[in-house]
Amino acid sequence: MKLDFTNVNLDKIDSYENKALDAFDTLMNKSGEGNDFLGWIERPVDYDKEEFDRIKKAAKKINENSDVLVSIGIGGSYLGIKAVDVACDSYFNSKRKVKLIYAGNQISGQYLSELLDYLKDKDYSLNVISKSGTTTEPAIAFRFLKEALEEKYGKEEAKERIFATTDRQKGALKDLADAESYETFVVPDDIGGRFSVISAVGLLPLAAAGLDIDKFMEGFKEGMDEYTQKSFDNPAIKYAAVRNMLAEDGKDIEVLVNYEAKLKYIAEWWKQLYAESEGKDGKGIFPVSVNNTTDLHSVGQMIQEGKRNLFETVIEIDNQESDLTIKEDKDNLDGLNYLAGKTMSFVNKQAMEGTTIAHVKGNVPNIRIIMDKVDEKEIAKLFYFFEIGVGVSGYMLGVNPFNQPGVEEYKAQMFKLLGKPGY
Ligand SMILES: O=P(O)(O)OC[C@H]1O[C@](O)(CO)[C@@H](O)[C@@H]1O
Repeated sequence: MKLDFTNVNLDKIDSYENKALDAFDTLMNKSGEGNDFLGWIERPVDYDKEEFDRIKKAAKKINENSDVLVSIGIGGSYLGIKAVDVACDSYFNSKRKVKLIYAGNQISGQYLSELLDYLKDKDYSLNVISKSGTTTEPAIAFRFLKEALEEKYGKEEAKERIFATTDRQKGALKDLADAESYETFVVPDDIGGRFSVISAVGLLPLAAAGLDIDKFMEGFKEGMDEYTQKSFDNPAIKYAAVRNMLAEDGKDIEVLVNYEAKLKYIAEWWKQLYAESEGKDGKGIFPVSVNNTTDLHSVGQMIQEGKRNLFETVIEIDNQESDLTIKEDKDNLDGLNYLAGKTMSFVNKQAMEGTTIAHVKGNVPNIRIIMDKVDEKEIAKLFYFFEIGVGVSGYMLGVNPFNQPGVEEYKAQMFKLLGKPGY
């Protein structure tokens, strides 16, 4: 993976070097706020191998008895899974035996009732994922799905089809799982939700869907080898420094851009990572995302000519799994013969280059992240890059990047309205 900058004025970047390297030290020496949530740093080499094997066995069992695995969770207990799932699947011709379907990531009664209907004639299992075990959205979804599963298979077989990923020892979900003797997997104490895709949170559903979790772990390991080097040439540190420099210059919205639709949920994962890590104490760069070229025909206007308070980070993919070459047409009524012999990925690349030139003309600084290809390994590496990046960036900003106290406020107000005891 490479990092590139266009129209980022790097004249002042040297003055951010020491601050970035100090923030990196704070992260790696575990001397900053939130240092009890840094288990993800060494996780690529320091993980429970026995649990890893158990994950593979559970995935095999799900493959033997299910066509669908309903992955129930929200935030960090949802987005990383969905990101890798979508990015690594075929758009139309999925070869997977087990389809991942998500629930508990919102509170739509229509969604859940339609899902319950859909599942009636499917063989399925449930993976309920909640670090706290008390999050309302997955708890409600699980209550309905558990009941439906028990009705379909009987209480005893249902127990064999429910997998709970939660805290090692406490919380409502842990208590329920113990009471019902579900197989449980652990969200480690020292890994926050938005960093947890490397744990059983991500590994079990991804393995069940047939993704290669060994390759996924290898990618994290490669990320660890590369992005934990103390050097201003370390792209993760450089990225953190450039973002902070741009933010201090009034560019406090970062737009993550992709040109491949299957990366959409990578951006959703990234948004949680950066928003929950940095958005506090009245600070932070607001993370948004666009999927191009689709969104060039909607918010492209705003990026080109709206308020000049944003910068872009573009994910470029060098190699595609499949492609098409545009053919000569004898009538050429659509006027596209000038593209004959060109591949669609070439056209897409020119769209990306042209957009960069246009946006740079419009004074939108442009960071480019160049990935070789999209697979389990490369995505894990990208995740690790962004995780180190956010740790360094958050400490540079002067916040604790590893808590999310603000999320409680909506919950408290909602509980009050719902009449939850104690609110
Ligand atoms: O896994 P849990 O505890 O249900 O939490 C889900 C998500 O909710 C939050 O705590 C707040 O949104 C996130 O940090 C977390 O990823």
